[in-house]
Amino acid sequence: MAQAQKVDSKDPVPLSATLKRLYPFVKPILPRLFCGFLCALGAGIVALVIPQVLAWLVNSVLHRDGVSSEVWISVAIVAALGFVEAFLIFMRRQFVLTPAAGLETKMRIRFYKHLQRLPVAFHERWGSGQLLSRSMSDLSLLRRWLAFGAMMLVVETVTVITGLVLMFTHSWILGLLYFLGSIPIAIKAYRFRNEYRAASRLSQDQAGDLATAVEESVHGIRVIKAFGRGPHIYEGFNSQAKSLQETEIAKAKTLASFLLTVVAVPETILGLGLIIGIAQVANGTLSVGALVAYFAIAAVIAGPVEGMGMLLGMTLSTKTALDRHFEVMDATNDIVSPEDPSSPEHRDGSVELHHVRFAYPDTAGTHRPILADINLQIRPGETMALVGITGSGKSTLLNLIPRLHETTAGEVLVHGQNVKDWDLDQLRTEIAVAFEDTTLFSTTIRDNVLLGAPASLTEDERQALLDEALDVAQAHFAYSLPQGVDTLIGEEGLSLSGGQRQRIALARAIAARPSVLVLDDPLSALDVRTEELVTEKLREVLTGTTTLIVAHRPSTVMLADRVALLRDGRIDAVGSHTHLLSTNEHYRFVIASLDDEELTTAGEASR
Ligand SMILES: Nc1ncnc2c1ncn2[C@@H]1O[C@H](COP(=O)(O)OP(=O)(O)OP(=O)(O)O)[C@@H](O)[C@H]1O
Repeated sequence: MAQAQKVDSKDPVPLSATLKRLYPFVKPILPRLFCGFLCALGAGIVALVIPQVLAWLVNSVLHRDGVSSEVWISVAIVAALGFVEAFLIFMRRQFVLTPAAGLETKMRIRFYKHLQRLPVAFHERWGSGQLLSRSMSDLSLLRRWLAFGAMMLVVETVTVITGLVLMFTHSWILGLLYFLGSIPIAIKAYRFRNEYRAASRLSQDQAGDLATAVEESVHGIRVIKAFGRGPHIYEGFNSQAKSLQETEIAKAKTLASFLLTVVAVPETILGLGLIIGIAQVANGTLSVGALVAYFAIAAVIAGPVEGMGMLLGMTLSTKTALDRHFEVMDATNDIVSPEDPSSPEHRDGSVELHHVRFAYPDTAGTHRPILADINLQIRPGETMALVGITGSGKSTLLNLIPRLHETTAGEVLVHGQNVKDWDLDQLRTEIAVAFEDTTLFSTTIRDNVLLGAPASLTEDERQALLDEALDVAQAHFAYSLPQGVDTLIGEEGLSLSGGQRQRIALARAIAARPSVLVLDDPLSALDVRTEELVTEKLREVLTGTTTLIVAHRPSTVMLADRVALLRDGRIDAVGSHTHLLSTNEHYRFVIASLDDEELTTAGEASR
């Protein structure tokens, strides 16, 4: 999982490289952004013209006791300019808001699609909060920067430069004085950039970790409450939240120190300018109007100068957000369809594993592979139980069949064809899986069960399939829920009991009408009577469907035609339950431990 770590102040990705990657997304909306930019620039220029009118008012009208009509005309011009400025600001928003929001949505959808494509191994490494914050807050920041930050940074830079030029036209000494003030600001800005970027990266990563913590504690609320671990979890959250707070404060301090320079230097220069300007007016080298205009310009550009500091901060945070976004987008998926996928010659329903080896990516090279050399043939239409001690790699082996993980070596064949040669979507349509930890979606029972149902079915066929799957899985309880099978089952199906969730997940696997069914201990949460009923029904539907079923209970083993015993990363023996019982000591040991587990579970349940 990606954890927030202190970041080197030297940026590994230059701003230009990040902007280059953003360019293809921005390109289609550039004309509208440009129009918005022109409006913003126009508003900035109009704001600068107002001091010119003031100078003219002081020099030409008030100075020579101008008639009141001229005063009124000047006032009308200032008011009209104010109106034009407001209108241009309004137009800027009109031009940029919609395309920026559109770009945010487009990038978010692309990000989501990419997450769906990334392999299970990626999701096992990354915290959900990190992905959540990258898809939500990071992209919102980008929208705000595009719609406001980026163009205002340019506009305010242009406004400040234009203001400086105008100052020079009124008095070159005062203009030069103001210009010299930009030197310490530039030096400070250089240092600020590195410090702020590092703090910004750390705070965005920490916010992602915090989101993961919230997600995990909400998800695991039952466990936390049951174990009375609320205060402990709270402590952990508290310390994470405090770390984020400290980073935010450090970030704000860095910005505040930069803004101090950005505000204090021009103000000091203005004080000096006042002394020099008054002296110039006294000796007649500067008009009163020019001095008024100088101060009015300084007042107008004081906002943009300060704003540039804030906008620089916003730009750096957005760059960090983009880097975080592209980090995920750069993650590659090596479990993909081949360029030229082939379909198997006969869909005979066989599943074979030849010399299959597998080690989890993070342990590869340093640990013994979980699966060392698996050889297994499951005949067409056969139900095979997979048995082994806990942690022996049964679930891992199942994941290799629909290519949720990739074999490190060896081959897995479905219908006689290597799974790597299949079109991935087609392969996963052929195979349905029910996992040990059932995952349901916060939608209706109907949608959950029919998740993998063939899309070509009519409404009546879908209903018939739903009824059949619920019947096989003994999930008739669904009909007596308030809205029957159209009842919303709450986030992750937590409004259902463990056994009910498991039956819905089993019904979902059955409704996918697969030719290969992979079941990871699908009956573990059922009581003995329900398991018996499900087993009976499963026997009927499993005829003709090749099934590999992980068994943790002797009753599940009874479902199978043959049993494969997994031991030390190899298939130790294959045969009927009775044959293995009489010939294999390790099998007797495993079955005895399964019996113990069952007795313990039954004992716990009856207590
Ligand atoms: N994502 C993973 N990354 C690294 N190691 C893993 C991962 N998932 C499982 N393992 C390890 O692989 C081994 C086999 O796990 P697996 O879940 O396949 O066993 P299992 O036989 O299904 O166990 P159980 O009967 O308890 O369900 C275990 O030692 C486990 O710690």
